[in-house]
Amino acid sequence: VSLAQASGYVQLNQYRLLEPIGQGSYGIVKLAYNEEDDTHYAMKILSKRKLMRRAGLFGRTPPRRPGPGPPPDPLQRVYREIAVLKKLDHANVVKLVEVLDDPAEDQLYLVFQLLEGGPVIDIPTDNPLKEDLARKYFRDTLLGVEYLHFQRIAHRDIKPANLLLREGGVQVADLGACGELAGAGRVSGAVGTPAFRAPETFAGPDNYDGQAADIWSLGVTLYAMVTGRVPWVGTSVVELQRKILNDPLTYPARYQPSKSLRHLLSRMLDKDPAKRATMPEIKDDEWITA
Ligand SMILES: COc1ccc(C(=O)/C=C\Nc2cc(OC)c(C(=O)O)cc2Cl)cc1
Repeated sequence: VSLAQASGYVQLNQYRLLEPIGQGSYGIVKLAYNEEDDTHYAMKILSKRKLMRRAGLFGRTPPRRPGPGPPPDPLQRVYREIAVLKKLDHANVVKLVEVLDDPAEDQLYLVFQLLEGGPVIDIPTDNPLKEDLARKYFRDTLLGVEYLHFQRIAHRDIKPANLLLREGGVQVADLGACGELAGAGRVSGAVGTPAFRAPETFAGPDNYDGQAADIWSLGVTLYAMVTGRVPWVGTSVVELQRKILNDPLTYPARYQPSKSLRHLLSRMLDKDPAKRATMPEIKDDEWITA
């Protein structure tokens, strides 16, 4: 890795790092130009030290809770994410191209195929998607998530920011929070973005059905696509949690979805995971097949 060149850009092997295009709790994603194939990529940059700090002081991992669940050490989780990503191959799941991991460096670089269209929608917005476009994007998303579930993986952080557009199609990104669906599809741990998390992930028992929780997040994501906002908001995670657990689903007067879409959303956002719509039911739904 050569340090910043005279003109101030960073060159990483054959990749020239350009402007940032994504930012999150995970770190930063920069546009990268590969001189060898004259192609742009998305370079996700992670700091091992920062990941270890999130594991507690200097990599002291938090005491392991009993039961199935991801290794607590976020650094191990990144390596697990990489191992998972390498075995995945689906039109609606992001493609990991290569990993640049110099043991002597703090930075870890994940090179992805560039999804030039960016996120399907940036919320909150007063300019949400029309139902026909939301249907197209949501169908792609369902295929990607169904593929992950078939591979015994729960995504656990489904939200619009992780649904990226490439040539008009959607690819599901960010398996940083994913969990292997151990026996009976159970996963544990409070991961994901609060506004998109299912009630049962807050209320315990500690392990819950990872697929049902993904269906809930898909419901919140579809709601966000057509209304431009999330169903429940809070000034604190505790208040948000309480609303998700107790408050009924309501719609902004201005963006009242169609009757068939409201029916689908109520089935995906059923607070009882046992009653919630399953992937096969959603794929057969009237609004989805319209
Ligand atoms: C035109 O505007 C834009 C074009 C592309 C982007 C973009 O790509 C953003 C994030 N990208 C990613 C994030 C990921 O995790 C958080 C992962 C992963 O870990 O799977 C992979 C990718 Cl690619 C943004 C704006």
